[in-house]
Amino acid sequence: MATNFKSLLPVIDISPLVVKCDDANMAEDAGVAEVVGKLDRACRDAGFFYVIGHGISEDFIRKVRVMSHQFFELPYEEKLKIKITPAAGYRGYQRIGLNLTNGKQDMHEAIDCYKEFKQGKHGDIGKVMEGANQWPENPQEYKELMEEYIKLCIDLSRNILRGISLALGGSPYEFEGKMLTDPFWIMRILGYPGVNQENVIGCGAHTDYGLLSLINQDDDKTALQVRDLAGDWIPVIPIPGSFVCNIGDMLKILSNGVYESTLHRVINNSPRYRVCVGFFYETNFDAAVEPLDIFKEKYPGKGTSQVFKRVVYGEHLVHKLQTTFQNLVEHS
Ligand SMILES: N=C(N)NCCCC[C@H](N)C(=O)O
Ligand SMILES: O=C(O)CCC(=O)C(=O)O
Ligand SMILES: [Fe+2]
Repeated sequence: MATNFKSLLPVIDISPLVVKCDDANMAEDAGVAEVVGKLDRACRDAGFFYVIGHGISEDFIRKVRVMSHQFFELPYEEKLKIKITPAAGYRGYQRIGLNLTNGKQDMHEAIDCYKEFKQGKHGDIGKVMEGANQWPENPQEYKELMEEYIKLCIDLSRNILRGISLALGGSPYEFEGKMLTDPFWIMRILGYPGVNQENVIGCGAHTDYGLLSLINQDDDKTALQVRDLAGDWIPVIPIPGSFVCNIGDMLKILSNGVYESTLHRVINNSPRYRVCVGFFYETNFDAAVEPLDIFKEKYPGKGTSQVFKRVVYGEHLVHKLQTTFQNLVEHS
């Protein structure tokens, strides 16, 4: 469980890691070593941190949110043209309240996207996720922009994970070449209406499912909250140009529980509409995830207090989807 990290989450300038990301000897660089130390602290204490110096331009990150605002401003009927359905592999637009977290309706609307894959590729488990991402005609160029964004997020996630692999005491590549030969990804384009009441839950308390999440949030309202050990909810105040980065369930397991997938939730108490684009970097869909031997040896203590069953990532995801979209399944 996350320790008490109090008020502000760590801010990590990862530029040395970005510069050296393709150098197998990156760990020998003093700048990289410093970043790795900070990643280790942040992943143990909070499971959440801000990333700056990541190399993606602030203008581009902002444009992704601006265009997403434009989509959500369209009339409801227009948005419904790309409606989410089980037949579309749970891809597309979902109205406010469709998404359930802990059995309760969330006050957000969203476009959900997943990495596309060929029919049959992931057998019976993957069947329900087969389908093509649905993009609106408006705003024009949105699809193109977001596909470019996905590419940049994939590269950035891989590079941060190299740093995290070092931070856990391994080589930069403990995850690559095994469960990351064909990494899955998720993108959620989220819109939270402005409210005039206090404490309307935009997204209920949850952990993320995969390895690493990159959150691109509006920088003029604070809504994301992270739970600390004491049970207090810590607001994640936006830092323009940064990503908020957090650990998912699969990385918690792989690290033998050394790193935490921390509970978080969203409450938009602002009267203004909030947009957030979440990118989730995951293992291979079929990966059977369990603590890596190297980390079990390095951190045996953790393993005895927490025993991790092997989890197939795709099964974990599909199970989450089916509880999240219970209404969709029942009414289809
Ligand atoms: N892909 C990710 N991480 N999505 C997180 C969504 C969390 C809310 C969802 N209704 C749930 O209950 O899990
Ligand atoms: O809106 C946010 O800031 C975070 C959303 C989130 O936690 C998620 O989609 O998993
Ligand atoms: Fe989340």
